Amino acid sequence: MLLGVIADDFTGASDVANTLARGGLATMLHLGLPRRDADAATEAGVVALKSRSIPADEAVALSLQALDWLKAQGCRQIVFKICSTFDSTPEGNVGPVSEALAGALGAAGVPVCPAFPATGRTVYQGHLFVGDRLLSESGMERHPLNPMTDPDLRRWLARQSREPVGLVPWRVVRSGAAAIRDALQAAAAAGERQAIVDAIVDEDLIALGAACADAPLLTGGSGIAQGLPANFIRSGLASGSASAFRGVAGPEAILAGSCSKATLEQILVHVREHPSLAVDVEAVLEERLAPADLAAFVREHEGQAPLVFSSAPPGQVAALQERHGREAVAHRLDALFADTARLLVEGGVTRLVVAGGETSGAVVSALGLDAVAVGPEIDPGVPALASPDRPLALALKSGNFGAPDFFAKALAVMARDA
Ligand SMILES: Nc1ncnc2c1ncn2[C@@H]1O[C@H](COP(=O)(O)OP(=O)(O)OP(=O)(O)O)[C@@H](O)[C@H]1O
Ligand SMILES: O=C(O)[C@@H](O)C(=O)CO
Repeated sequence: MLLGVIADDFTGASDVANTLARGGLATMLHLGLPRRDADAATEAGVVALKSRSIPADEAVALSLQALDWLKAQGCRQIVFKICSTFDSTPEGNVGPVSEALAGALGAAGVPVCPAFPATGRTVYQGHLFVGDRLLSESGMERHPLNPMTDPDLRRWLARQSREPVGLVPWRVVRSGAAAIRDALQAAAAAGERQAIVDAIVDEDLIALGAACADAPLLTGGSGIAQGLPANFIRSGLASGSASAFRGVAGPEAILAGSCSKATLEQILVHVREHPSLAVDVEAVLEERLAPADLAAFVREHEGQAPLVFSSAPPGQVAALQERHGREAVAHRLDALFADTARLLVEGGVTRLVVAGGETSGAVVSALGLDAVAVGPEIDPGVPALASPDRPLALALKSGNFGAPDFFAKALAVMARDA
C-alpha cells in the first residue's frame, strides 16, 4: 500500500476513495479499524472512522490506531480526510487529530485544505465558501452537531490547535507546485505545524498535490487527494490500473435517513416514478412500525427501485426532536435502517443505496463488512462500492451530494458490467 487515508466519517471516506480510484490507484475502503492486513494489490487504503463528532481525545486515539495500521501496510504518505465544510467545534476534532498525526509522522507545514470545487466548496484568503456564500452564511451555521459560525479557517483551526497555523494564499497557489512547496517549507520553518492552503479550482488542488509528492501528511476534503495518485504513477510505484470492483446485478433497495437539502430533492424526484415508503417516525417510536415492515415493502417492489425514507423537512424534524429528544429519534431511526438493511441483505438484496453519513455508518456496521472495493463514480464524491467476498454493491451518499436523479443512477452504475 502506498497511500493511506484516515477519514472521519463513512460517506467522507467513500468520497475520498472515489477521488483516489478516479486518479488510477487500486483503492480499498476499510469500514472501521481493519482487523487484518490489506490485499497485496491495494495501492491506496482508506480507513473509515466515525470520529468527526466524538470527544477529541477519542478521535485522536482512534486516528493514531488507524495510522499504525496504515504504516504497517507500508504507506509512504497519509491523508487525514475531513469534511469539505470543515465540520468541527472550537474543541476539534480537525486540529487535535491533525496535530497528533503530524507529531507521530514528524511533519510540519502540513497543508490543510477542505476545498472541493466540483461541489462548490472553495477557499480564498483562508475563508471557506459554499457556492457563493461564506461558510457561516451557507446554512452550516445551523448544523446540529458542528455549527460553523466562522468562515475564517485559520482562526477556527487555531482555536482547536496547540501550535500556530499559517496560510498559503491563492497568489502563491496559482504560481504552481514549486511556489507552494517553498511556502509550506517556510511555514514549517516559522514553527507553523499546519497551514491553510487556498484553492478555488481543481488546477489549484492538482498543483498542491504535485507540491506534496514527498509530504508525509495532508489534511483536507477529498479535493486535497486529487493530485496525489499522479505522483505515484509518475514515479512508477503505482500501475495506474483500476481497483478490483465488479458490478453486481440483482434485487435492490434505497434507504434514506438524510434530511439534507440535496437528499430531499432526490427523494422528490424518485417518488414520482418509483414505489416509495415514507416512514412514519411516530409509529417507529411507538413500535407500531418495525424493520420487518420496511423489508416487506422492499420485497413487494423488487425490480422497481423501491425507496424507504425517514427524511423530512427541517420544521418537521425539529418538531419531532422537540417532542422526543434529538438523540432518541436519531438513535431509533439509525437502528431502524441498520436492522432493515440486515434483513434485506439476508433476504437477497444485492444493491443497496444509503443516503446520509450517520445512516450509512449504522447500515454498514450492521452488515459486518470489513472492506469494499471502489468502483466508478456515480456523481461527484460518490462511487459505487462492492464487497470482494460476496455479491453486494453499495453506494453511500453524503447528505448534500448527488444530482436530483441520484438514486436511479446509482442503481444503474452499481450493475454496470455485472
Ligand atoms: N424525520 C426525522 N426526524 C428526525 N431525525 C431524523 C429524521 N430522519 C432521519 N433522522 C436522523 O437524522 C440524522 C441524519 O443524519 P445523516 O448523517 O444520516 O444525514 P446527513 O446529515 O444529511 O448526511 P451527512 O452527514 O452525510 O451530511 C440521522 O441520525 C437520522 O436518523
Ligand atoms: O467532504 C465532504 O463534504 C464529504 O465527503 C463528507 O465528509 C460528508 O460527511
